[in-house]
Amino acid sequence: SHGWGYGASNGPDRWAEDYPIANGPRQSPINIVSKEAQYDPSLKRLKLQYDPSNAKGILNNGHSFQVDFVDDTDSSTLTGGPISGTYRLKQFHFHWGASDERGSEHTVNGVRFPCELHLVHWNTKYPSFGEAADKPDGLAVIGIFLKIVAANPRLQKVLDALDSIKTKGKQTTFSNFDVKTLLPSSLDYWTYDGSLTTPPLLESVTWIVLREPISVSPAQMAKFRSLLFNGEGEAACCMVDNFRPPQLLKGRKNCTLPV
Ligand SMILES: NS(=O)(=O)c1ccc(S(=O)(=O)NCc2cccs2)s1
Ligand SMILES: [Zn+2]
Repeated sequence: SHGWGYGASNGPDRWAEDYPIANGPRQSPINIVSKEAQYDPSLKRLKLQYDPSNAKGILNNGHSFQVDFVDDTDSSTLTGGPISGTYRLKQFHFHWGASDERGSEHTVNGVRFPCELHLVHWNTKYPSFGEAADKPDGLAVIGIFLKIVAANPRLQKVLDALDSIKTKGKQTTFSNFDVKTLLPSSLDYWTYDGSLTTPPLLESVTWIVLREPISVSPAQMAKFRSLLFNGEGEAACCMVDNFRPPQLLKGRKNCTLPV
């Protein structure tokens, strides 16, 4: 297993060997200290519009699973909030723990959640996702915490698809999914300039972390943990603890609350 991962030999503490930016000035995730978050009246409210027909497929990429979207038009977009211009939804994915007391990447006042959802968008001022991915204003990721409360019926369609993508590289079609149904009732957020939380760790992400979690049940968390990091026919390795721990702020403004 020469590639990066989350194990003892290839995990977050060793990523800097191949990706020196891991020790850069705007790395993610971070711990959000709510009382230190500054109030920024210039921030607007988030405007999210998602077209269910843009959902394309679901893939086990060996680090997480992602739901990919058709992004050749402005039909699933993020505008407003801390960003200017229009960002298109490219994919969403999750990070989770081996048990309920860990799994999220961002933490709030040191509190870890069992899971965190990332909605990945790219700035349409660039011609493509690939062109946007390494620009300082190239990407915007919405982070949503999952909290163990009750079963979340909105997650079920995603979780039911996991049986067909158990191992690395497996993918299947995934159509007609309304991302809006995964959003909490409040779109209040914290925001800061950061990076991808996995290699290549590019410092191109405007992070928008929602304050209100969505719910998940222990049984639903077990579904996430039924995935495998390995490919078919390889030694089974449960896909769990696929999260990077919080990184140093390095002088960044702590998150700024919305209007
Ligand atoms: N956890 S996170 O939301 O910060 C993401 C990590 C990786 C993401 S990606 O799907 O955009 N691929 C990243 C790229 C690969 C090659 C060029 S960029 S998003
Ligand atoms: Zn992520």
